Amino acid sequence: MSKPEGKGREGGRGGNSRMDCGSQTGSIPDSPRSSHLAIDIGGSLIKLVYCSRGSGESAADENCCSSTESAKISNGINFHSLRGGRLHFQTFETSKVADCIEFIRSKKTDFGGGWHLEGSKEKNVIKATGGGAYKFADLFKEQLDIVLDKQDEMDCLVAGANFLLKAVHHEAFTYRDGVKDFVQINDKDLFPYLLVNIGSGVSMIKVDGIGKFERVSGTSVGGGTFLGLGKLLTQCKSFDELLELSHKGNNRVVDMLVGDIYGGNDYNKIGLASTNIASSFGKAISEDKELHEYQPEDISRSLLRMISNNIGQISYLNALRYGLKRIFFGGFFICGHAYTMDTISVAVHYWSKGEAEALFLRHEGFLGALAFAWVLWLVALASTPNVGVDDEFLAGIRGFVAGSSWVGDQNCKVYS
Ligand SMILES: Nc1ncnc2c1ncn2[C@@H]1O[C@H](COP(=O)(O)OP(=O)(O)OP(=O)(O)O)[C@@H](O)[C@H]1O
Ligand SMILES: CC(C)(CO)[C@@H](O)C(=O)NCCC(=O)O
Repeated sequence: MSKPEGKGREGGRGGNSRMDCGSQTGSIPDSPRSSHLAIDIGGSLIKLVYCSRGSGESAADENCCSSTESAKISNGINFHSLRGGRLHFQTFETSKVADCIEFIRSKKTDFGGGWHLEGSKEKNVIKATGGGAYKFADLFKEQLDIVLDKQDEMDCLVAGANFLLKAVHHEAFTYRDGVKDFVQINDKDLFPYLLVNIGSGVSMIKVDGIGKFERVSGTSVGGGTFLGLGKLLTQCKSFDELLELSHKGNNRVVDMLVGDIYGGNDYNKIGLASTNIASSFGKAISEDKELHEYQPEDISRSLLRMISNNIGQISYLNALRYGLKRIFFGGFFICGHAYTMDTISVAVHYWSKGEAEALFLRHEGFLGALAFAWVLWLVALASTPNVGVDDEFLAGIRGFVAGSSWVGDQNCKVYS
């Protein structure tokens, strides 16, 4: 496996800081006028991506994107110059679908009209992906009179990843020891790659080209496991609380190390240092300590490490199995969290003996919803002709545009 090319370094945030995900979860902000909306309803989170008619340049007063994140997006694909159009990101917990419905209702009211699928007579249709597009179809119809136009989840994940990797400057980065290194992928040399989406569960997808992919593996031990098991074991109430707790923890209090088994020694013959984890949570089998003496912060840290490490290992094995030189990690489980990314990176590095590197995506959690943003990128292309693109990709975008949904005054619309 080769090292990624064209790196640019950004001062990383050390320790356990959580980088800006560029979104808000839960709270319902004031809504700018929305003109294009797409939704990804997963097992844990609902992701909304929408385009609005921004009036000013600053996004700080807008919902969803922080000013920094919005500026970064605009650096990449000039969304701010899209004839006043602006791309927004918003998340809700899936268990609070009612909040999401309220948010969409507020936008619908803004327009006093509704949504319609371009090229069809059908009214009030929005593109939707994820399992919730099926689960909540009736609810959306009853509450909002909206028909969810269901799109396959894997199709959308891949389309979103391709869109980001082809169109957005500095989308992918490596992360080691608190340092984030941006990797500019050569547009002509993107495929094939392994896409690992860490949501509630984990999907591993071999991507061979635009619209060409195969889901080669997956694991049910993912973000939902971290949150669910974490809640059970620590009494934490939320993902943020659990992550915060993990910052203070020490996994070695809970994990059984090689040194614990080998009397403090390395097991050199098979390349294991005394500090390597021999068995995650293995210390808890000992009767030297009462179970209630194990601290929630150590449990949270150990759980996060176990799950991240396991995903990194399985991902690398799949990359090896299919001879893929790049592994991109997405999904909201990562959430720009330093320890999570470090653990995944170390796992990929360790199991590949330094041959492979984990790559992360800046818009990690929005791959599915961003599949629908291709059309916005088409607009960007009009104003930024130097963005790398090939004919096949453009053809894909045009195909997508033909079936895109729009709302409002068509501010973002660029085709007739
Ligand atoms: N605020 C949050 N609330 C709940 N989970 C969060 C939050 N932030 C990050 N997460 C993590 O992100 C995971 C969900 O990620 P994501 O939204 O990518 O998946 P999903 O689409 O809900 O799941 P799936 O694709 O498996 O249906 C959660 O399981 C949790 O580990
Ligand atoms: C079921 C999905 C695809 C829903 O997003 C996801 O949660 C997942 O990939 N779970 C892992 C399932 C498995 O491959 O064992």
